[in-house]
Amino acid sequence: MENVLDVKNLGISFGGLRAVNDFSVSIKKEQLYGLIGPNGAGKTTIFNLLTGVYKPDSGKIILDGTDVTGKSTIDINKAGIARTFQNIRLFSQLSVLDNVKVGLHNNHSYSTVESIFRLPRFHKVEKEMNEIAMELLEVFGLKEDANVQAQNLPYGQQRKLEIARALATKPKLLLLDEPAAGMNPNETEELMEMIRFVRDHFHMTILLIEHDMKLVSGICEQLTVLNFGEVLAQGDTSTVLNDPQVIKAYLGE
Ligand SMILES: Nc1ncnc2c1ncn2[C@@H]1O[C@H](COP(=O)(O)OP(=O)(O)OP(=O)(O)O)[C@@H](O)[C@H]1O
Repeated sequence: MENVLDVKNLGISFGGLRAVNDFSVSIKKEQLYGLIGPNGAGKTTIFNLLTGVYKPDSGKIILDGTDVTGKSTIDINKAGIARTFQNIRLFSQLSVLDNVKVGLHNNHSYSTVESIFRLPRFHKVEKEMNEIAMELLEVFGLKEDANVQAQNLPYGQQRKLEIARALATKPKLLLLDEPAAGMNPNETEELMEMIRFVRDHFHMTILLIEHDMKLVSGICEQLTVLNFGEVLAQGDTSTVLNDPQVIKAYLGE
């Protein structure tokens, strides 16, 4: 099966610190892939490199056969990478529905003139966007909350909304940065089911950063362990988690 993501020898330094060095990974279509490692290992920096927030000083990022290395965040999102953040970033004052519609604007457009004069195309596109957004909210159990301000949703629901908004951009690859952060065990359990569902229902390829080992071992098929910006181990989740080097360096045993 073809790879959705091929990263080759990626690297970046901040001043004297080599935050990511010689990082390579290949992720197949519809794979659930985990990126783990101690605090400061470089995980979020890799997400920032993949999404164009940082430009790598070495290496290549190939998305579905297209080289996106060095492209802007907007172009990379358009090319098909969407993400969620470690600290939830929603438009807190906007409704749940409008948060998803912000994501949809990537694929649906009308001109400023069409919007100012409320021309027929504006109404058509708005109607389509409402329908698609409501469908996504239904999938995530958020339909009843469509008109609630995002900031008034419970924490677990806000995390779901962030994922729904990312999916609205119709990505080829979804990056989740510590999706279980701040969740209780029940919420984490529900999240695991939801991530599996997103993969199956949307045929999505997912790369996630996570510290919760129950989630990692429960849903990730492949893993990369980072340590001091470098790959310590890579492969099947069970093989990697039983690797003595990983146990020593990361799991602290
Ligand atoms: N913009 C930046 N400027 C300088 N140093 C940075 C920058 N971004 C990240 N770093 C450094 O790069 C290293 C890797 O940080 P990163 O946030 O990627 O780690 P992480 O594995 O995501 O950690 P955590 O699990 O705590 O989120 C750290 O030493 C961090 O201080």
